[in-house]
Amino acid sequence: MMSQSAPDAIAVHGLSAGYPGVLALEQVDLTVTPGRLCALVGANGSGKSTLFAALLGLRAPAAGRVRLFGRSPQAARRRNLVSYVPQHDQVDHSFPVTVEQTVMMGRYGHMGFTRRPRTADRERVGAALDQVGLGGLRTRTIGELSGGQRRRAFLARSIAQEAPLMLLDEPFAGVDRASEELIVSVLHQLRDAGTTLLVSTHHLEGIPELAEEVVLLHRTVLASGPPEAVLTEERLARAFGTVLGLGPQLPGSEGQR
Ligand SMILES: Nc1ncnc2c1ncn2[C@@H]1O[C@H](COP(=O)(O)OP(=O)(O)OP(=O)(O)O)[C@@H](O)[C@H]1O
Repeated sequence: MMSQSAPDAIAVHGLSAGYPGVLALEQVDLTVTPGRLCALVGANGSGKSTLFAALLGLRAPAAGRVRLFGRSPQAARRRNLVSYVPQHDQVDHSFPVTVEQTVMMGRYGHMGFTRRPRTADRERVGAALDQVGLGGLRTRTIGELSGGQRRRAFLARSIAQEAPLMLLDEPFAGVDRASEELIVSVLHQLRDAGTTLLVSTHHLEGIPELAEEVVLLHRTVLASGPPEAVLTEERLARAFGTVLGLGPQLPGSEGQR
């Protein structure tokens, strides 16, 4: 925000957005500077997925403005500035597409209209699969993976896309501890290589280890900043609508819609 020459990776001002009869987001202000890993936290229905949709230009603002690297979401997507790992993948798991083919989809924006992979595309896909620990499963079909492996495959697809901003909706939902540790370490590697990441999560205990910044969402931004400043009992009580200790599971932590 300070510098004219280096725009924020994410700059959201006064954003309101929703659905007929539902104002899911109201007056949201959010900035993420390039190279940061920011966690997005909020109860079920607090507007996280709607915010991702607005950032991707898939849901038009009722009010306010969204800019990614100084550009509209549509322009940012056209220029491959942003990739997205959805909470629920839309792939038909009975369709016999392999892990490698799925990850190759992340390269489509680099290939031109023929969509014919070149050596560089194959190398990027192989490296992304190795990075998420799926190098040995590249010829399996997506339907033959476990839920946690499948989430890693979709992370690899996003890595292969090589966009400077990655949005991840609940990457830890339904994954075991080992997969979570692997995903955290991959996200740190991406951040250390200069990628900006916005990661929604219900796993509050993991946030200090995951991210240097956290945004607490409850239709609007309740607080943002370093985890230890944001994740106070009082603020969490406001965000989650209850008084809670930081137990292993929190109300609304099942990741269901
Ligand atoms: N397609 C839709 N039509 C109408 N209302 C919707 C739609 N999608 C979401 N909503 C409503 O918008 C609000 C925000 O939902 P959203 O999915 O953005 O929350 P979320 O924080 O992602 O929740 P979760 O943690 O459960 O994924 C909720 O009140 C929800 O019921």
